[in-house]
Amino acid sequence: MKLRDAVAIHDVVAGYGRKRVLHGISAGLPASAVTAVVGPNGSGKSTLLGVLAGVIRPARGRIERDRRRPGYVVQRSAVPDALPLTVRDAVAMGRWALRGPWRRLTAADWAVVDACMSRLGILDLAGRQLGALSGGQRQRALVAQGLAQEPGLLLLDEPATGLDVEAGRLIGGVVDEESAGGVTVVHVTHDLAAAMGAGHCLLLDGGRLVAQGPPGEVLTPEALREVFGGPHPQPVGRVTAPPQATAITLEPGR
Ligand SMILES: Nc1ncnc2c1ncn2[C@@H]1O[C@H](COP(=O)(O)OP(=O)(O)OP(=O)(O)O)[C@@H](O)[C@H]1O
Repeated sequence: MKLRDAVAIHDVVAGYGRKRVLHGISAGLPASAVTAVVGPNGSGKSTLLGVLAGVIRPARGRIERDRRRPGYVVQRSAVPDALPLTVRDAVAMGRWALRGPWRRLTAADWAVVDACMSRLGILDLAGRQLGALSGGQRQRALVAQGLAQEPGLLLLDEPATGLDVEAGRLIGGVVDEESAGGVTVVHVTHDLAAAMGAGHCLLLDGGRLVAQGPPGEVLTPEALREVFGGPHPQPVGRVTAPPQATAITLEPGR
């Protein structure tokens, strides 16, 4: 592992049962930076995140990282509607992950929970049932849960997909604050502008790593054409891009 990498992925082959999805991925994730993981639907981004989180065991290869449990924010569609939890309880689960399920949370833990809800703008929803929230509100609660764990490695699976512009900005700001505070963040996204604003980028296609490096070098028009096909990814909606970024997003359905 290079000194500057917080995580090294060594020749990882992984999938579901007999189905292989990742076919020998090797990559490094720089410490205290945001790595954007980009690729078409079904290219294996969520599977790679699951391997990094330790919930999918590779059939071959290994992940080199510290032993602390990463914060893992799944896509909101992966959370059952009927889960009988308030928003505050859901966010507090991030503290249980840190403390262990049988320890009582302290006043300091609850202060972290409230601070995380406040950062995501959901303090006023604290007593509501998670399943009764809108998709965007629920997504914010899941991100707050990941933050409450105060992880060294934060894994986010499309945290801003389907959010309005303001909520998307809020989550983008939180991601940047976390990495500025020393957290290594891995961010699966279909938003090319967000990916261009990351410090590092992995481009996947068909379960293989096509390229890795600075986003400006990885997400070239040629590479995007090659991976996504068609003439060029089409602009969808309005996005605010960093000055050097290409102001385009990919349609989630592509
Ligand atoms: N639980 C599962 N069981 C079996 N196959 C799965 C499972 N989850 C994903 N797959 C398959 O693995 C492949 C990669 O899926 P994955 O979700 O990792 O892709 P992705 O790049 O994150 O896609 P998307 O952009 O649509 O979220 C797909 O063919 C998918 O159908």
